[in-house]
Amino acid sequence: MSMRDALDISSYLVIGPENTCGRPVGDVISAALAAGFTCVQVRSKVCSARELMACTDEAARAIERAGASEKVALLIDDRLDVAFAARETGVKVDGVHVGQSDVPVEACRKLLGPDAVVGLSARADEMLEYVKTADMSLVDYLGVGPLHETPTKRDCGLAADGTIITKSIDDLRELAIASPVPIVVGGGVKVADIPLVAQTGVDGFFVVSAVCGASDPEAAARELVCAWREAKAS
Ligand SMILES: Cc1ncc(COP(=O)(O)OP(=O)(O)O)c(N)n1
Ligand SMILES: Cc1ncsc1CCOP(=O)(O)O
Ligand SMILES: [Mg+2]
Repeated sequence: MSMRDALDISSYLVIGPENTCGRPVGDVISAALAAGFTCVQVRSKVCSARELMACTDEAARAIERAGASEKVALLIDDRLDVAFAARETGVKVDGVHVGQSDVPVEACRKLLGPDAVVGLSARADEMLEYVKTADMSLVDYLGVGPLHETPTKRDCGLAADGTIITKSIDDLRELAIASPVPIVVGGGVKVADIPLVAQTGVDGFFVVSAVCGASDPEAAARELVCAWREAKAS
């Protein structure tokens, strides 16, 4: 089974060296995987291409050590070139996550192949219209947010008038019904948000700070995963 078929975005870690309070990216990923996280995205706005390749290698090794290389997808944010180059050096990269100003999904699919995972995000204020009208045939999931304004991505939900448009629980419910592909929700997500988010029908949550910024990343990750599982089981 390809990673695309096995994709589980229910508990999704987004991580870069600038988020981990000086701790190795691989250690924080290991902690998240031990707690049950199901997907990892390497995202850095400060790394060079070579640094991002090294970080991706570190992430892949952590996933391999956890025995999760066939279950947990490893994606790279924005950088199709880095995903391709990392693969060329033998690193198991499963795909990319791109936004509306990044390389188009068509190019990602063409370069990485039919088994690659391609995630996409769209402008917060246009998301509902987007899921109803855009061609999603090459996309594996949609990243939606922010649930709350977040310092990790200050432009997320930024409207033309400078205000931040956040997603309400009702917005998420509407998106989950309208979307032809799975939806993962992020942006300021904390454990207290999980029960309501899970009940909207979306497929998962993604976090940076709630795990990468925690004093005990494994305990924080476990709380998030347990809250998601409990909410889905109820
Ligand atoms: C899972 C997930 N969802 C959304 C995003 C945001 O992607 P993008 O809009 O390209 O913004 P940047 O992350 O590049 O700042 C994401 N990375 N992951
Ligand atoms: C990558 C991304 N895309 C939308 S919000 C966000 C960052 C979420 O980070 P945090 O969980 O720290 O609020
Ligand atoms: Mg991007």
